[in-house]
Amino acid sequence: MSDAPVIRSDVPGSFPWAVFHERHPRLVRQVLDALPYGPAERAAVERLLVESTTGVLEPLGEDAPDAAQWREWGGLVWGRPWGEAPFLWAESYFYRRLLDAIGYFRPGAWQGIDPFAPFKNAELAGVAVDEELVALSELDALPRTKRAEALLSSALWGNRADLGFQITAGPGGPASSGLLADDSAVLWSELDRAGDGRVCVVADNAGRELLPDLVLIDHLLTDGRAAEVVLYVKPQPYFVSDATTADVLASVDRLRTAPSAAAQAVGSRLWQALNRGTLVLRTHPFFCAPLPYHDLPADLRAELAGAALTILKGDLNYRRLVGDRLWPPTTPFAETAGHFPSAVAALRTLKSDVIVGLDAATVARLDGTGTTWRVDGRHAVIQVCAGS
Ligand SMILES: O=P(O)(O)OC[C@H]1O[C@](O)(CO)[C@@H](O)[C@@H]1O
Repeated sequence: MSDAPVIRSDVPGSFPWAVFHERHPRLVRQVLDALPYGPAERAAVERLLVESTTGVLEPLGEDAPDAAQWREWGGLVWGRPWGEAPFLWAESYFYRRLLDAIGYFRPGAWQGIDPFAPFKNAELAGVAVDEELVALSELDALPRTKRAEALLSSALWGNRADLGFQITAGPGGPASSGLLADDSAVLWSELDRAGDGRVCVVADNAGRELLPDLVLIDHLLTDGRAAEVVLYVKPQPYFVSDATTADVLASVDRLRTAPSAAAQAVGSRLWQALNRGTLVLRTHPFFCAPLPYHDLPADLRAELAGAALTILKGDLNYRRLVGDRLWPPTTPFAETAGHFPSAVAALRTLKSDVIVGLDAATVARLDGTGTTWRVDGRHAVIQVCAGS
């Protein structure tokens, strides 16, 4: 086990502290403004905000379907201040409790209603999406390698379009300033080496991230880089804009009805791929678990082990892959990701303190800028741990 410190949210002024004390209060206001929840839901959400900033961790009620599971996942944290739990654990539990507060799992009018749907829907309906989809037609003119690079790049930078991040960074976030690690050549050679195997994609955000992910998936299938793609989504609303099955369906529909023939063609091919089973949608409760991928349950581990390559999208998946710790940033990526059951590629823009696999000169340069480069979304990595 590593002795790199586990990140916690109890250091005032730190990024994780700001997530609980600045980002979550804004998020809660937006959720309560977006849907007409009644007094009981509103009061429960306000209580959660107080508990998660100044109180101690209370378990789920016994009537919750996953109460026993969470008790076990919590171990010794119950009754401790939220900030003393690992940041990854506490953030995940915050989203679970938010669903509890708004009645997502309770029989009643709000059961199954995604509290983040108004934000996701608005993003998907936006004109910016139309413009991005129109630009797809330009890709057909590019040579194969350039087209593949462009699709990978838009799936990568699509990760900036995360609604939770935008709550503090503003729409679109700051301008990007580049890749800090680029193993894309290894990614393509892993795919070519595997021939026509199965590629797993663990999705992150819906909307403007999922759309380029789906276009990349279409490319993998149509260009002979994968015989089958399994797209993993969250079983329930999570971290604001994380994609669920409903979000995939909305995105495929957005493509099929887009004002761009190229986008419509992608949408139709994806629909047919779903029909034929060359594109498979799957989920698992572990995708909303507060644990790192080191602790994958046996069934999901076995499923992923059959992949030629697994592509993990986004910041949270990165934290779960390498471990949510303050690693020395020059720690080799393979040292932290080698436990994964298949070859694995992380496509991630940096939105939290965790980072590995950088060279010392890059770290010194970034630290010398005096900016919040680890969390401001301006930088990205494509890191690959190849199969043996
Ligand atoms: O959508 P992504 O890329 O997983 O990012 C979500 C990130 O947002 C945060 O909740 C706050 O930045 C991080 O803790 C988390 O890793």
